[in-house]
Amino acid sequence: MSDAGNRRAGGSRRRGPRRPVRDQARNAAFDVVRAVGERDAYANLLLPRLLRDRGIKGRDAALATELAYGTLRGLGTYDAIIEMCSDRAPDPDVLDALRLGAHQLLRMRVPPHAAVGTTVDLVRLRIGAGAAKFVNAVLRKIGSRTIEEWLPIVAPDAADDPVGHLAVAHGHPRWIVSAFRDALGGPDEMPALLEADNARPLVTLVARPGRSSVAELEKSGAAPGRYSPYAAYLREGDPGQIAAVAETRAAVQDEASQLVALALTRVPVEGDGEERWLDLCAGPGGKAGLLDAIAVHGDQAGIDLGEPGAFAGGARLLAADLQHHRARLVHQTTRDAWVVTADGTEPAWREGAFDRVMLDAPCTGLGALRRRPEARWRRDPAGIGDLGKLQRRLLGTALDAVRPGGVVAYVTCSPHLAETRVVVGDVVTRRKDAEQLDARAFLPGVDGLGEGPHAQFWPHRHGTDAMFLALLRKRH
Ligand SMILES: C[S@@+](CC[C@H](N)C(=O)[O-])C[C@H]1O[C@@H](n2cnc3c(N)ncnc32)[C@H](O)[C@@H]1O
Repeated sequence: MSDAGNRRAGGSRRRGPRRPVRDQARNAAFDVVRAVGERDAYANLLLPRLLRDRGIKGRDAALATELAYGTLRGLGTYDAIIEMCSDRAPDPDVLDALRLGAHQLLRMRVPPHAAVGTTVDLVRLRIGAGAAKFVNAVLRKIGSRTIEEWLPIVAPDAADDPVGHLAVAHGHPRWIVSAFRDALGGPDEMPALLEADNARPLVTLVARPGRSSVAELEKSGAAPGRYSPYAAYLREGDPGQIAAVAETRAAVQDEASQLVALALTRVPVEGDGEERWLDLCAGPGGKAGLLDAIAVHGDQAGIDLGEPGAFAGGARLLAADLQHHRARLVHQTTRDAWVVTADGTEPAWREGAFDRVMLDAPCTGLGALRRRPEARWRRDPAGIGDLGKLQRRLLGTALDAVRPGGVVAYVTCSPHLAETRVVVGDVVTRRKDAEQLDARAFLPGVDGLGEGPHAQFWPHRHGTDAMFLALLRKRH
């Protein structure tokens, strides 16, 4: 007899405890959060694989993604609330389940009974009955208040400790909040910046000139970008399914990343156009892919728009990276560039051999935290000193590589002053053969880049990564 038939037959069966339900999406999210904590896994690499292997699709896949990424972003805030609601420190697996439950209760529209019930079921199945009881009690306390009610309780007072307040309220480590505030020059825009840093970025494509066009990408459902003439926004769908992307005529690339490469090509440089370009730290090849296309085919949008300095084509790019596997990725994404595995601090090329040099320096990546939900908790301020030394050395060899009259772009995907203005300032002061240009002049139509001469992009102002650009001309 079916369960329903059994119930209709008079309920002679004794009612036992409800059997826990295995929820695919929540189990997948739990596994991802656990793997990040246990073995430093990358959520954005692990989750898609796990969804594919387990056949999780559609709404379940979207739920698993929001659960895993949202929980990882908000760890700092959730841990402070969990600590306040627990009488003991939970084991790591129990803590991860509590974080998942807290995210559903406080930041998703999951009804409280479902958020608590599904998390308790998950813990009962995956950890044990004792832990499930504990999780049930803690989650009920967490769910007794909204996030707006919790924040004044767990976060330091904004007047006494503004940085600590922002860190807890917006789920960022304190040192990163401090670094962002220093780079922004004040506190006013901090909530907007941190909110933007917590949002999933739009997928932005680049149509590599001479190889694809924004019009072609529009036919695949993308909309033209706001700033870069080669950008298109893809609101839904898998970019890998777009023919131009699969054929490396187009690619996924943040708009600021496109613009800093484009700016380097737009600085007027004397000569007959038969230029040599160098991308000193090219892997995995985002900027090299665009530079390679402009070098060969020209800045077609710039020429059409009559932009002064729009490059007409006829250059050749050498793309280098220290790591062989990253150089191979550059090779796969470029068509006409020479690609080498080389240490940029020990140049294998003549001094003054190039007209333009892109130095997209190794950095903390603080400007791209929205792309990797757990990244903010992994970064360590202790590494900035060593990175700074490497950045200065590489900027020195970039300046050596460019001929007098030529130009170097110094780029970081970080707004941290110790990696941006301080590095450039030190090198320009030490070297009498370099002068800084106003980078903003080569980013027409983009406001809010700061007071110059460098340009700083921001997620909340431009919808891009927080990328930094300085342009240096080698003196004659
Ligand atoms: C920020 S990434 C470059 C991103 C790349 N330009 C793009 O747009 O896809 C920095 C790169 O510098 C490389 N790198 C680190 N030290 C280097 C060195 N001494 N010489 C050359 N490349 C180096 C790293 O392997 C890494 O691929």
